[in-house]
Order: sequence, then C-alpha cells, then structure tokens
Amino acid sequence: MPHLQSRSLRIYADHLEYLDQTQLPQAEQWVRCDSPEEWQHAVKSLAIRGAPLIGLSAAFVLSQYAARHPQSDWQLVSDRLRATRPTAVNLMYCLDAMEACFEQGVNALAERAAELFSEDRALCQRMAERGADLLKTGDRVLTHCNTGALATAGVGTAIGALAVAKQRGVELHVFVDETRPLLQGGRLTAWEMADLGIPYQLITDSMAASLMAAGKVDKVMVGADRICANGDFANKVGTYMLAVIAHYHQVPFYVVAPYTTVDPACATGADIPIEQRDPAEIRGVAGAFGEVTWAPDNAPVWNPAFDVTPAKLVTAWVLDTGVFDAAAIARGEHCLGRGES
Ligand SMILES: CSC[C@@H](O)[C@@H](O)C(=O)COP(=O)(O)O
Repeated sequence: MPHLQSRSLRIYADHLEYLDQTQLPQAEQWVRCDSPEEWQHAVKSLAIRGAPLIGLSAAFVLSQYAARHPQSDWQLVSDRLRATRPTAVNLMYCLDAMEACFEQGVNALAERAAELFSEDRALCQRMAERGADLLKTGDRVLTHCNTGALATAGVGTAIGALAVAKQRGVELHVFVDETRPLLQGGRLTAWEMADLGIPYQLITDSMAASLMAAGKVDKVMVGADRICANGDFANKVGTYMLAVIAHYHQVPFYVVAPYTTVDPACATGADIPIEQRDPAEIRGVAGAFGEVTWAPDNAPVWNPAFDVTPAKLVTAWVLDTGVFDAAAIARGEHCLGRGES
C-alpha cells in the first residue's frame, strides 16, 4: 500500500510510482521510479507533468535518494533535479523547502516531502473553491492545457474550480483546447472532463477566436507555471493568444494557481526562463504516444513550451490566498501569502 496517493502519484517508503501521462488516455500505466535519473527522464518526456506535480515528485525523489545515499552530496542531486525543466517555479519552491532540511537528516526530508504533498492538496481545494465562486450555471468555459488532478496532489487548479463547481451542482459546458504540440488538452483534459462528468467539446487551439466571435465563450480559466511580482505569468504556450482574443471579445480571463506558483523574485514576465523543446514535436507528432512527421526533415523550428501573458490581459488571479484584481496585484498582495500555508 502506498503511504500517500493522488490521481497520478503513489508514494512508497523507498520509491514512487507515477501514472504515465504520455500514455493517457489510451492506457493507464503506472511506472516505478527509483532514482533521480529515472525521474528526470519522466519529467522531460512529460510522463510526469504539471507545475505542482513536478515539484512534489522531485521532493520525494530527493528524500528517497538521501535515505539510500546518506553520505553522498544531496545538494548536487537537488541541483540536477532543479535544472530538469526551467519554467514552473513550483519545482524550485519544493527543492528550496527540501534543501532547508538537509542539516536535519533523512527523516526530516521524508516528513517535509509529505508536508508539501498535503499542503498542495489543501491549496488546490482552497483555490478551486474560490474559482468555483466565479462560475454559474450555464457558463461556457474555455480552458487550455491540463490543470486537473493529474497535474497536482489534489483536485487541480483551473480544472479544480470546474470540478468544485460541478460538485456544487453548477452546470457548465467546457471547451477544451487541444493544446498543440503535446496535446495535454486533447488527451488529458478531455479524459478528466469525462471522468468528472462535465459536458465538454474539444477544439483545436486555432478555433478559439472564432468560438469567441460567435459568442460561445463566457469565461476563460487557465493555470500557471510562474506568476511574477507584476502579475505577468507563464503558462502552456497558446495561453497568451487566448488572453489576447479574450480581451478583444471582452470575455473574462482568469488564472488559477497556488501561492507556490508565485515568484516574487521575477519582477516581470521578461525574467521567466522559457523552456525550448525538441523540434520533432513540431515537425509532426513526437513522443511516447507515437511519431509521425509531416514537415520536411530538419525544417527549422521554434518550440517554446510556454508563453507569457501580460498582467493587463488578466481579469483576476485566483489563488488559494484570495482573488486578486489588477489593483491588488499592483500592491503586491498576491506575494504576501508566499511562505505561509
Ligand atoms: C497545474 S496547472 C499549471 C500548469 O502547470 C499547466 O497549465 C501547464 O502549463 C503544464 O505544462 P506541461 O508542459 O504539461 O507541464
């Protein structure tokens, strides 16, 4: 029996198992992870993905490594884990928390990782309830990428809000952006909507503008990988485009995230490091779910995994600590909750 479990992670005393998100929804395959190297491979391939889940799984991998190798250089391993994906700051948050326990030894590390896991579950619930307060029966909500239970220890971020609304009896219709190039929407969010029993329709990312022009979208809700001091935020590439068209069509645009995604050290979006990925993902479909190429071999590619949405396009930032408008963000109120849980 695992000590701790979420929709996509099982924690045992000396190893973890993850639900391989590259195989979903065709197969629900749990994979054992015994080492930092295996974890890095899983995270780079997006078998483990989503800002909170990346950070939480890293905390357990580090604690289990430390228990197995009490004499080795834990800092070196933490540095390697930290460098695996650069954009989502939750990874840095979790590793900072773990490094602060190095001197207290392996038991303290295991306890800290478990605390981070329980904390994330509670943060999800709080932000999801605040997000659900913004939704009413009949709302047609457009979302991007995957922000549900698969990506966190709890109900999720933006999808968490949809799930809580559904539990309250609020009847929604969700438009799911397919989310090119790695199809987190088409594969994972569509699967989670069906699991939650929320009516949805899948669209390609390029259909969002005409859907809004047709008056079919009431709200946009997305997650975040890093929120800056000025409210700019990084999220899955395509989010910025959605924010621009939502602004043009006067559709409210909400970002839902835990305080662990806020990075007060990033003054503006220009400070966020954006991950560049394998050109093969754009030349066709690449990854564990298959490989088909349609572009010319070696076609030059630009493949950023994330983009930055400027604060001026956001209607409100829905955090576990509160719902913040532009004036509250300008006063830095979203940064105040950082460090408290
Ligand atoms: C958990 S929600 C926030 C984000 O992590 C999510 O929207 C996202 O962009 C995930 O990107 P991914 O590359 O799939 O890890």
